[in-house]
Amino acid sequence: MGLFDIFRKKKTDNQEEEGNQQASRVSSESRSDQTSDQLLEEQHDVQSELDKSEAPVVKSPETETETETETETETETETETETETETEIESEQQVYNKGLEKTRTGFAARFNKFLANFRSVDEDFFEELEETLVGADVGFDMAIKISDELREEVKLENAKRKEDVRDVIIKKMVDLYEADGVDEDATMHFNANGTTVILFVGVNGVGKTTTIGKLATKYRQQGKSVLLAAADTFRAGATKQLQEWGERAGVPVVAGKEKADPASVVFEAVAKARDEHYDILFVDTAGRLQNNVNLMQELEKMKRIIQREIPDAPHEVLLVLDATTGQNALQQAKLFKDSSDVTGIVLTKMDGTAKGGIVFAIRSEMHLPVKWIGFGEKASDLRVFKPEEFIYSLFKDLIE
Ligand SMILES: Nc1nc2c(ncn2[C@@H]2O[C@H](COP(=O)(O)OP(=O)(O)OP(=O)(O)O)[C@@H](O)[C@H]2O)c(=O)[nH]1
Repeated sequence: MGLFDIFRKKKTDNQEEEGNQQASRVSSESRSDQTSDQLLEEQHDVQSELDKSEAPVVKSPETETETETETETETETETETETETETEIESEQQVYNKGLEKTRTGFAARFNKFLANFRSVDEDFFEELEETLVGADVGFDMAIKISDELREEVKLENAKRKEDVRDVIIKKMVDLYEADGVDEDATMHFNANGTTVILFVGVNGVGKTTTIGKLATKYRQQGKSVLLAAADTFRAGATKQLQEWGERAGVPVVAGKEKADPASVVFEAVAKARDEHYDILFVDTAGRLQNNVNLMQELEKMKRIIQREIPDAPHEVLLVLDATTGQNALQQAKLFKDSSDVTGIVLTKMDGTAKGGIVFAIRSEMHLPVKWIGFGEKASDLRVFKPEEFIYSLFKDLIE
């Protein structure tokens, strides 16, 4: 099943479920005005409707703790699921829906504005479409690719209604996104015979230290032994920030003095991790400016030191990007990809941006897998990136 078909299925399932819930609500609201005979009759009707859907209503543990507004809770928590796995997916979907609220609203607003001007599929149409897509941060390349492919699209030529135009565009976006990602490996790589070393790179303030804190908490909770290296000796306070996360997560931190050579901290940490058989070592690096050659060389030096102690390390070089910076993030990705063998992306602060289209741009222009996505500042706000949940959350209000 393609990504767009999965989207459609999720959409249909949720609509059916909302319909059933409305039926239940109508039933309970009108109850007081009815005779017991009428009540029995109606309960029977509602029950037959529910029976048709076959699946039992299951509440996952996570869904019960999540409350936004009363309406959202009602529509999202009481979900029909067939298996336990689907329950998990559903609750993950809720996290995505909440985290991507700003992005979804922003996307919908742009699209609706574009569609409001729709008269016919002509040159102006394609120009406006490209502007809309670039404005939503999907990246210039992706915008042109979508527009070019749509020129060939017979379905679009025949489309008369705004809704048909919208559906064809979104399907094309999802199809291209899926096609660009066929060879992508978004899994985390671990060392089968010893310590896994994961290096975090990225410019100032993107969320490297916070992400390490969140991941340390996550892996610690899974029973792994974790060590942190505070190799960001550049920013005053970075070590302290990492130590606070370390304390909260219950994991030790190797730190040097302020302005110490980051390489010496890395050396000490790798040796300790290897000798004391830690499962994972996370290395926090300074928020370096991407055009500062010396800082890039410093990163290279760190990698050499790590490799001297553990030859196939680092097992991951995760580039942390702040989603709120849009196309700037893409520029950073290009520079870091060229100079530091990035293996994956952590996209932070998705909760704070209306331009989540950056996910499309990263895949289409960088061919780097997004491995984690940040929806907030708490440890539990870092999630494994799931394209299906992402796509659904982004477009769920746009397609009927
Ligand atoms: N809303 C939100 N805030 C985040 C997220 N991730 C990180 N932050 C916040 O972003 C700010 C910067 O995060 P840091 O972890 O200090 O960034 P850094 O990359 O380590 O910064 P330097 O040490 O200067 O290089 C902090 O206030 C974090 O709480 C996220 O997913 N959502």
